Amino acid sequence: MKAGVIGAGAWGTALAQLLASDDQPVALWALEPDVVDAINGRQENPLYLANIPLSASIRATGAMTDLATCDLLLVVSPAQHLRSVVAHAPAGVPLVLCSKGIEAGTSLLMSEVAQQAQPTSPIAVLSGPTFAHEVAKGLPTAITLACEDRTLGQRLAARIARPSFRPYLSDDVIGAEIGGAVKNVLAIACGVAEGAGLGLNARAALISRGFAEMTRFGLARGARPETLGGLSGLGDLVLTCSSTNSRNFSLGKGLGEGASAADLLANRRTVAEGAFTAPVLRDAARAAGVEMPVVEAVCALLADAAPLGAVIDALLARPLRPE
Ligand SMILES: NC(=O)c1ccc[n+]([C@@H]2O[C@H](COP(=O)([O-])OP(=O)(O)OC[C@H]3O[C@@H](n4cnc5c(N)ncnc54)[C@H](O)[C@@H]3O)[C@@H](O)[C@H]2O)c1
Ligand SMILES: O=P(O)(O)OC[C@H](O)CO
Repeated sequence: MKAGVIGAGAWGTALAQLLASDDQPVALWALEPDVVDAINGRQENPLYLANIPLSASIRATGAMTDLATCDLLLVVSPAQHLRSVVAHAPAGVPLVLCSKGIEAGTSLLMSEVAQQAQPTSPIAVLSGPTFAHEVAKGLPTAITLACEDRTLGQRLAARIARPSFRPYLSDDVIGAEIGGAVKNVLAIACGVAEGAGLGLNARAALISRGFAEMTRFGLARGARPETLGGLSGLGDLVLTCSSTNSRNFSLGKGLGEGASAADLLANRRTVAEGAFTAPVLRDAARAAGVEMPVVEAVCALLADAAPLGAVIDALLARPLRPE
């Protein structure tokens, strides 16, 4: 029984380390040959998960065919690349999707993209408040594991759980995905508030009103309220909106300090998913008739379409309404 992980960024590497914590073999597919060499030669991934000594039972590879003997595949690429990596994965093996986002051009959630790319592979989603460095260090973490097939979900949960890593089962795949995708955009908004010195009241208001937006959009897409209020929704929203450890929050902080989105996004190695999700989410929400003013504001800032002061004033000047 060998688990495979597709994508050796921070989160894929941390998940490989988690699965290898009992010395089980783990195959880790990496895009960059340098990353393959560093993991196999020195048991480290300085490019994406620095200062974490990795287990010797992780074997990195640049060849997707090396995953053919795996009985479980965790997919951990950036959301916009999930379709292409899943298309090259071995067919028929359960896929646990760990990427957070909505596909540009199609507005599809990751489970919908994966089903198109690998129609014979069973699908689950793993999403929640999980900074990669903390999981790699074995710090306590709880997460949602969503799978429509409850028997498979239980099998996957048992396989992934560790003493400090606790999956909670759900059958609401769409709800788990929407929470993870939307919170990244809201984290940018909270980072803006931090960078612009708007204070902690403003942050709490953004988290709370942002959660209302997440809930409206989620319900319109068939998510269940308890999923949105759980680890993969509210839990991840609170984590990501509270710390510069979040790439999305940090991106927003830069915007709030006055940097342009184009400068902040140029030549990035690591992914801030909210920047890609925001315009797709805005368009999907408009098409569904769902109001998402905080998401709209983030889109305006990401497009460098309006000055920060004007965007904040417009949010505050919205008509008064019942909560
Ligand atoms: N880092 C975290 O703490 C964390 C936690 C939970 C979920 N996630 C999610 O996991 C996903 C991956 O994020 P990460 O933090 O591991 O990445 P990262 O920012 O650490 O690294 C970027 C990744 O993108 C890959 N990449 C770049 N171009 C590519 C291409 N053309 N095709 C395929 N892959 C390409 C790189 O190889 C690398 O693995 C994201 O959707 C993110 O939201 C991250
Ligand atoms: O660094 P971020 O903003 O991509 O957040 C990482 C994880 O999604 C937190 O759960």
